[in-house]
Amino acid sequence: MSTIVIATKNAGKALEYRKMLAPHHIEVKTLADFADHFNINENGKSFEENATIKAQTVMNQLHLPVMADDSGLVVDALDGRPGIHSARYAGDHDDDANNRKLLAELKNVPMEQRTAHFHTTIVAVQPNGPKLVANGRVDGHILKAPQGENGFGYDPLFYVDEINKGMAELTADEKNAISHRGRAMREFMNKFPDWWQEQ
Ligand SMILES: O=c1nc[nH]c2c1ncn2[C@H]1C[C@H](O)[C@@H](COP(=O)(O)OP(=O)(O)OP(=O)(O)O)O1
Ligand SMILES: [Mg+2]
Repeated sequence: MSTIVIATKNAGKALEYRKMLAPHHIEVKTLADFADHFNINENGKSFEENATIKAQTVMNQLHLPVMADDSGLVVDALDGRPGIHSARYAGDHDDDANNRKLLAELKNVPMEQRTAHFHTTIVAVQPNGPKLVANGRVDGHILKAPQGENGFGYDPLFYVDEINKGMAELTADEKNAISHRGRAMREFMNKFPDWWQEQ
């Protein structure tokens, strides 16, 4: 069985990846499974640069195949913000503060102008092989008040256009079926067998 390390400190993401990778017989480890301290400096200018920084930093330390995910919320009325800065938009990984700031910034913006999408770039690297890149997005609108209890991050404020439901109203399987991360993951899995052979 292949083992891959997911370079994430986000428990919500880790859970979604574990669920998606389980049927593929790939063992998943995350940073929490190692005693090491990982000093990851997410100072890239794009989702791909940041995902590469995360994956590369951890691979250099562990010498194992590593995948990482950089993701965020891109809001059209805010010229694409918070984008790659989504985790530190208001507070540092403070989901409630981030969601409050989003509502405040969109206070007078009518529903038809509240279009947005979630984006994920997955990057996987291995000690002696090429880099694998996969992307996914899901389109929607920013709600005027939180809706639903599931998921994490900005999910309570995101309305998924194609299924007419709030992201936080979905079960884990329903979210993975339509989400930015689920879509990136399916592209990743299509490329995975060839990439794994090349190590
Ligand atoms: O499905 C999602 N549903 C809701 N919100 C989401 C989602 N996916 C990303 N997000 C938000 C959370 C965080 O504010 C930012 C990701 O930032 P990002 O740096 O990629 O992740 P992170 O710092 O939480 O964990 P890590 O870098 O260790 O993987 O976008
Ligand atoms: Mg991060």
